[in-house]
Amino acid sequence: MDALKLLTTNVKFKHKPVEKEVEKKEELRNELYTGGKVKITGSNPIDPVVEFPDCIFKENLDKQHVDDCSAIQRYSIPILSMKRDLLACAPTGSGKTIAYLFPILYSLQSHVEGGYRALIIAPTKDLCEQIYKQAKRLTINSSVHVTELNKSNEKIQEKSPQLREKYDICITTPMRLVHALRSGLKLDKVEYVVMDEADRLFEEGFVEQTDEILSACTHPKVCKSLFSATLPSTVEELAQTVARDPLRVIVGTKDTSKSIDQKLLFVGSDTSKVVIFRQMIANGEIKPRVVIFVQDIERANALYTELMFDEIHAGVIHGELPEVKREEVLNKFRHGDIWVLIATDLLARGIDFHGVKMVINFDFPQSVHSYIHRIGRTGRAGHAGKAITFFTKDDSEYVKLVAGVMKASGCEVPEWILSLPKPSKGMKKKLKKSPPKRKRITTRASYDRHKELRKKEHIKKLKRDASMTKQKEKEGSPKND
Ligand SMILES: Nc1ncnc2c1ncn2[C@@H]1O[C@H](COP(=O)(O)OP(=O)(O)OP(=O)(O)O)[C@@H](O)[C@H]1O
Repeated sequence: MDALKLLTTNVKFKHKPVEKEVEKKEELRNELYTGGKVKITGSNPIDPVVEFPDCIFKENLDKQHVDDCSAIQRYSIPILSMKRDLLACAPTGSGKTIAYLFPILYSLQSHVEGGYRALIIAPTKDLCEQIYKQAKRLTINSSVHVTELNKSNEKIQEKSPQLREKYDICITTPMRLVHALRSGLKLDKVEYVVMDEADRLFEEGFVEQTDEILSACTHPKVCKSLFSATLPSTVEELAQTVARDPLRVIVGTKDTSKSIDQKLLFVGSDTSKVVIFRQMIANGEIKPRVVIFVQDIERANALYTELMFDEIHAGVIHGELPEVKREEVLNKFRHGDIWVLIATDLLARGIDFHGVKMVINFDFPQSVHSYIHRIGRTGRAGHAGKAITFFTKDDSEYVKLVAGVMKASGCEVPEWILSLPKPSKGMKKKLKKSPPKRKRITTRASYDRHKELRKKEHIKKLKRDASMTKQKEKEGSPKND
């Protein structure tokens, strides 16, 4: 039987008994809407709402079949509507996008000419695009106008600054916004600033830009909010310095993923990974759609080349693909034309796909937070998901990091892994900075690879010789005047 058939029929996938599945579904639904436990701290905390308040934006949510408020939405709606600063940490897939979009729209109500009144910053273009689409769906039949500031419309808005007056909400990346600021954009009318994937925005590489943006938001009553599934204490400390008397809302237990069945799999060495993955397909253990994370672009392309001919409808996405191509791949995955999507960490944060059954960490993640965001591409909006993390001998000193998240999320972890030592702060820093060197992804023998390389070089040489001969003939031929 070929791999395609195996994936579709999924013959050996072990189903849990039906009652257990129903129970689990109910539990996940409850988790999404009640949050298990929600902790709110800060001065004069605000009571949560029980439902979305009536308005045009609620009608638009109804059309998307979003009827009940998720736990984070119950808190963020009154807090942001009352313009209190907010640090919000809630699990991946728990509806944080609507948690900030809805109260901002509810508060802005209708269009006012004069410049951006709300700013939403996210670390990647792909995520901005997704937030923009959600905002567009929410504002149907309302007069609030939303723009996604990107490479193509930035120039247009720069040439005709009056265009900016037409929009109430701007969604963009820090880099794009800083660029626009330096060419004259004013943010003095901004009443709301949302930092989505906030911990990323306060990391090296982004923090200076974030700072520049926040300094440009000079409205005396600007309300700042930070949202993420992970808020390390160092980031919280930094955030507290930019926020004004904020409320802090933590949904569930920090750094856990209750909706995801997580497993660690020892694979020996990097060279065994492809073979093991193929075995898992043959055993019916892989249920599409699947996202596979690798540590860099080269490995993403190499794995794609390996799986391309396996008839498993694989696709690849990373930062070197042009924007249009990335959009095309994401759409194909969303529409089911791609079943196995190979990705770098570019895709780890925020991207929302329906029906991703499994995440495979083909390469071990470089931090606990990267792990949480990666596996969070499955088990979203009250659905169950599965995550498998491959680890080799070289990763073993970091395995405890993932094991900790698994244990706190209620997953089974072998005793021997729990008894491993915790990596030191220095080791964690080192891993975050540079991933381990890995053996190249290929199942072809090195003899075959060398043979192919020699053949390619030979063809190149023949082509070069032919073009030189042609050139000489041209130079030698009499001029035609
Ligand atoms: N109240 C709700 N009820 C049901 N589904 C919802 C609700 N709110 C949002 N959703 C859906 O849940 C999915 C996940 O939402 P969203 O992308 O905002 O999650 P998130 O918390 O931002 O995740 P991440 O941390 O990965 O960015 C989306 O498809 C969204 O439409």
